[in-house]
Amino acid sequence: MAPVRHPDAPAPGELLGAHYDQCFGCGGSQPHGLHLEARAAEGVRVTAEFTVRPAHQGAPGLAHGGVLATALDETLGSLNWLLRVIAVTGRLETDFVRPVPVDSVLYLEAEVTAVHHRKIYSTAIGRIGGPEGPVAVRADALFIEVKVDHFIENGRPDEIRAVMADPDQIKRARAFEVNP
Ligand SMILES: CCCCCCCC/C=C\CCCCCCCC(=O)SCCNC(=O)CCNC(=O)[C@H](O)C(C)(C)COP(=O)(O)OP(=O)(O)OC[C@H]1O[C@@H](n2cnc3c(N)ncnc32)[C@H](O)[C@@H]1OP(=O)(O)O
Repeated sequence: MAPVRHPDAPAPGELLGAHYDQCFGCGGSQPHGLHLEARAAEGVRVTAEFTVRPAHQGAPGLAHGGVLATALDETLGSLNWLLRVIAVTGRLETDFVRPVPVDSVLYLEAEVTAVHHRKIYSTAIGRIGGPEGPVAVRADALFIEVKVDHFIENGRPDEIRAVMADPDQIKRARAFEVNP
């Protein structure tokens, strides 16, 4: 089935914000994290930007492929916020098309292409040198819808307690990507 944008999804252009401040992909409290910022776009699409830092190197002066895969995974994961579905990555297939130097900005675009029961199919592309620049990375992903219990049953109790103790109800809800 074609994906359906949730009626309460953030408006196109709106920043989605971090879903969890300790998230390696988007959290503000991870010093070496990607600090990726995703924005809602039209339909079930997002755009995102990630600046490659020296802490993200694999080879001298070049981004590590696993870090680039993380940027793709995070961008693709943020799409589920537009569906208002809690989902985790089941499969992520990545093409590394050209090397990405330190200090470059990776301009990402992602969209959900189909939904089948709990399965959410999506695709992403990352460019360097500008939003219209050459393609550096691509990915196709399958996310699987889960219940909030997935995190409660599998997460470490200390971190779960810390999130639940946060007086900010929106932050608490977003850590589990639950519709507040
Ligand atoms: C205090 C702490 C607070 C923390 C809060 C954090 C909350 C974060 C909130 C939200 C995240 C948003 C973050 C976005 C960015 C990051 C995204 C990530 O990196 S997520 C992490 C990496 N991923 C995993 O850790 C999944 C590990 N895997 C699993 O847990 C299971 O395998 C799971 C849930 C994916 C599926 O297990 P089943 O038992 O529920 O379901 P089955 O029956 O196996 O699969 C359902 C359907 O999906 C297909 N499927 C499953 N895995 C597949 C695969 N790898 N390839 C192809 N198909 C697959 C199956 O064939 C089946 O299909 P058929 O219904 O039969 O048609």
